[in-house]
Amino acid sequence: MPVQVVRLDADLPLPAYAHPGDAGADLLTTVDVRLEPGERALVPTGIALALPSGYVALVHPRSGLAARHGVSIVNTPGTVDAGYRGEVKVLLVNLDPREPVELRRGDRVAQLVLQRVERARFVEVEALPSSPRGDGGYGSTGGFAST
Ligand SMILES: O=c1ccn([C@H]2C[C@H](O)[C@@H](COP(=O)(O)OP(=O)(O)OP(=O)(O)O)O2)c(=O)[nH]1
Ligand SMILES: [Mg+2]
Repeated sequence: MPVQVVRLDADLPLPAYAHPGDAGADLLTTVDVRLEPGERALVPTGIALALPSGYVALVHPRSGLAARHGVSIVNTPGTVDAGYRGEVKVLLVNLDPREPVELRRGDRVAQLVLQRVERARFVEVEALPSSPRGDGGYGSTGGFAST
């Protein structure tokens, strides 16, 4: 599916899928970032999109950064609305309790997953139809073996 993209930073490449079949296209940071343990930063990616109506782009963390450095995204997954025309940004956080992390301009810091979305027409009712789960949640089916 074609998606119109403007490069706000002409020296950096467009988002790209690393392999055929990948769901996520990698997003780059346009700036150097140093995150102390527990610190967060809103990082620019140098792109703006015009998603087709009926789609959303979700900003997901990269598992490699998470596993190696404890870097995740505060609002994961970030929601890029179809009507948003501003720069896509990533709210990175360093969850490592001890080590700072340094990311360089051009590093792949997140991945963008496009999905089709439905919009609800919310219909108010007095009572909901029953279901096998009912209002059970938050561990109602049990937890780990020890709990
Ligand atoms: O990780 C993200 C999340 C959001 N956005 C942009 C696109 C999105 O369409 C807009 C608003 O995001 P969201 O709705 O999550 O934020 P909000 O706090 O509800 O702000 P608003 O009142 O502008 O909707 O910010 C990003 O670039 N990256
Ligand atoms: Mg919003």
